[in-house]
Amino acid sequence: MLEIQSLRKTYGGQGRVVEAIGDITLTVGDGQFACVVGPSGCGKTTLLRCLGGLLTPTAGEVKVNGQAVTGPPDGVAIVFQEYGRSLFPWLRVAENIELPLKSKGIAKADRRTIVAESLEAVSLADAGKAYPWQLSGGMQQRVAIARAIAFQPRVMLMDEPFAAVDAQTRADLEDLVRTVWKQFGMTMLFVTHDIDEAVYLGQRVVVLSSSPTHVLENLDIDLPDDRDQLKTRSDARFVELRSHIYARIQEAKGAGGNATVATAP
Ligand SMILES: Nc1ncnc2c1ncn2[C@@H]1O[C@H](COP(=O)(O)OP(=O)(O)OP(=O)(O)O)[C@@H](O)[C@H]1O
Repeated sequence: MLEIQSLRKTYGGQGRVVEAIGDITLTVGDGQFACVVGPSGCGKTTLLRCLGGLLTPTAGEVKVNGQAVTGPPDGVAIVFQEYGRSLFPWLRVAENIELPLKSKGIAKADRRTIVAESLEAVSLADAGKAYPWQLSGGMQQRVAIARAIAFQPRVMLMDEPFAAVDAQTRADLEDLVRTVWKQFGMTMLFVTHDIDEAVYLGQRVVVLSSSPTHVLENLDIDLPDDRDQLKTRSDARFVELRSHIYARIQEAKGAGGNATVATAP
């Protein structure tokens, strides 16, 4: 479960103060799949980094599974957009996945089993011995997802994870994420700039305003649970939801100010 209460985040330094998040209050229930969209620069990544304990809020509180976040919380895995930088190129795929398990103190035999199961879950059972750079971009992102699954997180945070892959691979990875979410029952927060992707994936879509950022809308995605790239995307309700969100974001952009709230002389 994710609980965000009156979160504010301001970046400062070098004469420029940026109010990245004005005031966000939001809850994502246990096992829910929520997507976050909003105008560029509205603070989506900042929000996710505050949840992941990688940034300290300026004000407000963030809780993961009932615990206030003061550093990287237990049971949380993060998948970033830059798969190329998140995998260690000198380690084989299986070793990349195994590394965080070692630091968790899991015994060698168990580590082997978990690595094999996670690779299986992302349809890369044969790739364990390869180096990341021998794989395509989409495969590398699947390895990053396998590493996150292996950690057996209760919460998965994903920051535009498919922004750098081609459209066909992206569709496959979207379906993979829905499959692993269902299989492992984790709470999912997925940040994307792609409205269609958000509606396709989520049970809810949280629309953020432009700066000073707050929640503009927390929309229930009342589409059938079984999503299908062709059927779901051509469903009249899908089209209605995406148009609605698009209009809200356009509105937000129109009303939006500048994120910079103060500039020192
Ligand atoms: N380390 C930083 N120092 C100063 N300002 C920052 C820093 N990181 C982000 N910002 C600013 O905070 C605001 C929000 O940035 P953030 O990356 O969270 O937005 P975003 O919604 O994820 O953007 P995008 O959709 O373009 O990926 C932007 O104005 C950005 O320039």
